[in-house]
Amino acid sequence: MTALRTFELPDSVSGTTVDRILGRQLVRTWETDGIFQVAATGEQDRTTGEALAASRRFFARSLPEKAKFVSDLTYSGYIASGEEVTAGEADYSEIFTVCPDVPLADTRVAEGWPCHGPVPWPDEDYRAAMKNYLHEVGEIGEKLLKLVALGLGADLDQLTRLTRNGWHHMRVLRFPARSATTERGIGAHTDYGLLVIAAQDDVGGLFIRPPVPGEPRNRNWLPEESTAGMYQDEEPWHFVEPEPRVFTVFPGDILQFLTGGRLLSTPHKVRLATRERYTLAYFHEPSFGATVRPLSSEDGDDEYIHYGTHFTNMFTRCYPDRVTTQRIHQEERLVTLDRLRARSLSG
Ligand SMILES: O=C(O)CCC(=O)C(=O)O
Ligand SMILES: [Fe+2]
Repeated sequence: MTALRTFELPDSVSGTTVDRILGRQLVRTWETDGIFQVAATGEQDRTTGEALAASRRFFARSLPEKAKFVSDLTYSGYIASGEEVTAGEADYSEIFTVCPDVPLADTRVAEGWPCHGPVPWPDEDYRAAMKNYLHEVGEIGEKLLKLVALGLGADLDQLTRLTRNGWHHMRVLRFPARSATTERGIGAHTDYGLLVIAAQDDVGGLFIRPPVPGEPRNRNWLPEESTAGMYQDEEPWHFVEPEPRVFTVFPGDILQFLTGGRLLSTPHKVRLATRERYTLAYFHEPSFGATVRPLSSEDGDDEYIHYGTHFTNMFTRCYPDRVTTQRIHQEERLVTLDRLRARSLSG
């Protein structure tokens, strides 16, 4: 792979021949490169700039001040550098996670659904900048899912019917400059959902692993097949050169599962640079209660992923000591999750 391919998205996707051709190109590019870029519109570029600026202002605050923005109901909020662990090793990214902002009065919060609660926003400006950004990338996500469905030979809405009320979330990241002791930003991993749509500043540090013919890949949704740390120090890794006015897009675990491994969840890792780095990693996801089955599944196949269970498993694994994880265990919220899953399977 040399330079990444960049695609322009149409204003709307309705299943025309042109849409189908574009969808096939997107799928083929993922099959060979594991990633492509989408050109940002003027509005998307402006919104990205505002979200990155709000992020810089927030991360510039003192550590004790930032550390207040944590919740024991939701994984939304602040994660200090060194707090997150990938494959047993600390990551040096500093993060503000934005999960769906579910008000306390919502029945799902009252019923103790794991991971549900209000985002502990640092302030109104930050909230507005992130909500605007989430709206823009959310629209890109929906268009891409329709195009990819067409590209895979499925119906236009076969993927987007999973994302009604999608559990979309985002990691707003800052990476410190590298030090004499470490270059580790984030260890090799895959992300959990359908699409990873990311924007980065001009510093650089992201590497992705393209598909390698014949190379075994784990199924990250299975407890015994974590992708964390896999192939960390083995080539090939492709440096994602920062480019202005683009989003980078690759598949997450759920798309690998849905396509029976035709599309692979793209492994990636971050190396610290000589300067600090700011990025926005957005995850376009099924709804929390969705039961996902392979596109080719036939009656009688019982393979499925309950997305809310997958999300909760991944976050409790990533943050074993966080107050959110402690509360899930103390209040036996996994039992509530079992009930939800059973209900979703019988319904
Ligand atoms: O900073 C980046 O470019 C990627 C971050 C990432 O992989 C993540 O937050 O999951
Ligand atoms: Fe990631």
